[in-house]
Amino acid sequence: MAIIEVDNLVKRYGDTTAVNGVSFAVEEGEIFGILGPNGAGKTTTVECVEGLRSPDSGTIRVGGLDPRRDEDKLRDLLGVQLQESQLPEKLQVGEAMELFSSFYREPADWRKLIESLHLTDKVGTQFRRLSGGQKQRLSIALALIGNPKLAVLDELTTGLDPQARRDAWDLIEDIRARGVTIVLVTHFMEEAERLCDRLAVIDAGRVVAIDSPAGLVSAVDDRQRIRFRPSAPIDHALLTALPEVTAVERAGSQLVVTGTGDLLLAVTTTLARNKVVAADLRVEQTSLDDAFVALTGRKIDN
Ligand SMILES: Nc1ncnc2c1ncn2[C@@H]1O[C@H](COP(=O)(O)OP(=O)(O)OP(=O)(O)O)[C@@H](O)[C@H]1O
Repeated sequence: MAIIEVDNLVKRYGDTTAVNGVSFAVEEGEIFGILGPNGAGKTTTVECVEGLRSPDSGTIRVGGLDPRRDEDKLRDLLGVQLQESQLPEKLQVGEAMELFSSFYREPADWRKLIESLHLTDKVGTQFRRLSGGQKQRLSIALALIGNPKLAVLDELTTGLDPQARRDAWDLIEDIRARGVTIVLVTHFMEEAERLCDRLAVIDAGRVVAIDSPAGLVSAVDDRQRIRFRPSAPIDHALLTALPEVTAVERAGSQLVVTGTGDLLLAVTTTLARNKVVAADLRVEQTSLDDAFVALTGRKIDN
């Protein structure tokens, strides 16, 4: 069942059309990614879903509610991660948790939440003294304090070092395991590929594709590339004659063979028959990066 339904959403700021007819549905229990370059309209879209902005046109339903009209009820359903600048510098972790608990009718046990986010020893620490990763974990704790069914996490891992980013990914998987549906706004391919069940690729205010990461990749291109150093010269025609092979190119001492299907088996069998050994052999699959370039015509700039 869809917990979020966005239909033909349009949002303008003056002359800028930030969101230009976006539609998607998020199913209960999934991690749904919104992936796109800077300025694509991701934040504006989720701010409309959160009821923080009024759409110019289109409809949004979150758990059957209209986010602008049913703001109070929405608060019980939806956990929103705060931006860093929204917390007072001198507020302590424990104080922030108390304060945010008071906003909800049935808050979660914040001490348990803090413990599961490895922040128990920071309860008496002021916000300004936390590391980047700790600040992010606190903002997640605050998003979960109302026991939401749905959490929106916007650019959660931007600015984190690689280890802290990986920790945040584990955390997101834990949250999902508790049954919380997650909308994850990101411009990191690796993050989208690793975490999201499905994702909407947004570019210039429009959805250009919605699918699983693997589905996006295979819809764009099911080609594979094999790279290796042949132990002896091989007639390229032997390889191009194979139905699996679409191209053979030389790159220095290496051969790069492109093709589809059981490419690896076909190529290695032919090489073996001709007594050629393939050294340093690597199979390169199309990545989500490649799919993104094919969909939007450019690379995402991280
Ligand atoms: N409050 C605002 N007033 C005017 N223009 C805005 C405002 N917020 C966003 N925009 C513009 O709307 C477009 C979409 O911005 P938005 O922040 O939704 O994109 P985004 O995909 O979230 O980008 P980023 O990854 O950089 O946060 C951009 O051109 C941006 O400059």
